[in-house]
Amino acid sequence: MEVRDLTVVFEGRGRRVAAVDGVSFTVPPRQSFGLVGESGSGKSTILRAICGLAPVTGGTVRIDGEAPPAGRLAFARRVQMVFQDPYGSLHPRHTVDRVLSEPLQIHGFKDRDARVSAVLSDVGLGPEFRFRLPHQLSGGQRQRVAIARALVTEPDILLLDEPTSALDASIQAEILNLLNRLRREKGLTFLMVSHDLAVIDHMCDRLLVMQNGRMVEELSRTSLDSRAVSADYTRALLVASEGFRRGAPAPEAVPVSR
Ligand SMILES: Nc1ncnc2c1ncn2[C@@H]1O[C@H](COP(=O)(O)OP(=O)(O)OP(=O)(O)O)[C@@H](O)[C@H]1O
Repeated sequence: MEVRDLTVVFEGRGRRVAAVDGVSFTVPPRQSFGLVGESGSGKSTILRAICGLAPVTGGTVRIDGEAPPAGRLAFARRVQMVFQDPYGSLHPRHTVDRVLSEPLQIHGFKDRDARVSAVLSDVGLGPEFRFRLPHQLSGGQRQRVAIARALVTEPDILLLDEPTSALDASIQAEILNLLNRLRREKGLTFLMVSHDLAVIDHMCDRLLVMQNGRMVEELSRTSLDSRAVSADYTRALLVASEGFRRGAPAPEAVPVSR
């Protein structure tokens, strides 16, 4: 996935917000790339622009060298998104079976029954979950269903928008480990948003630090672990990211520059 000079501007009611301002990065196949930064830095808007939920005001998004096609159905099968809130992202009156069968129907898959069983098993849910409604599931189980919904059409790329931040800490680790296992087993490419450097460190090979819609710096996980960062803002994020305990001693706190 290649994102070049991506700009997203929201306009309305006399306001103009440059939510994303000239952002570029490349994610090679089967790698995991993180977008990190404080609230409002434009992370979610990048994911939304890639899958057509936010307007691309400038720049390009290319997958395997091609721009997303106008019809988007084939693109939508290959690039799936998992949202932050497993409570809001599932229809309250749709069973798990319906949630997982509908994308298969839309994309013309034939052996729907077998695919629904297989994907439930992939995300660690037994057949007893198949005809439950969302309110009959825990938060972690709901997020497993949301991940199954993203996987059921066999995409190559998952766009993960804070997939564990609405969950309890113990469940967060379970879901992150599940995602890592699925990426390995299915050869998936991840683009993952988090405000938490510890999560990005656990999940991603490389990361882009964002502030106010702009790129601050791109780093490898190794540079992050050894605190080989060049921007003051990244150092401030390291200090602010509680639970980030790996690597060298925490760098000196610096104010977040704006
Ligand atoms: N549909 C929209 N209309 C107008 N402004 C928007 C819209 N979506 C996002 N914004 C603005 O764009 C900026 C970036 O928002 P975005 O949600 O991408 O940030 P974020 O880094 O993902 O934050 P968070 O971690 O809180 O989700 C914010 O100033 C936000 O208010």
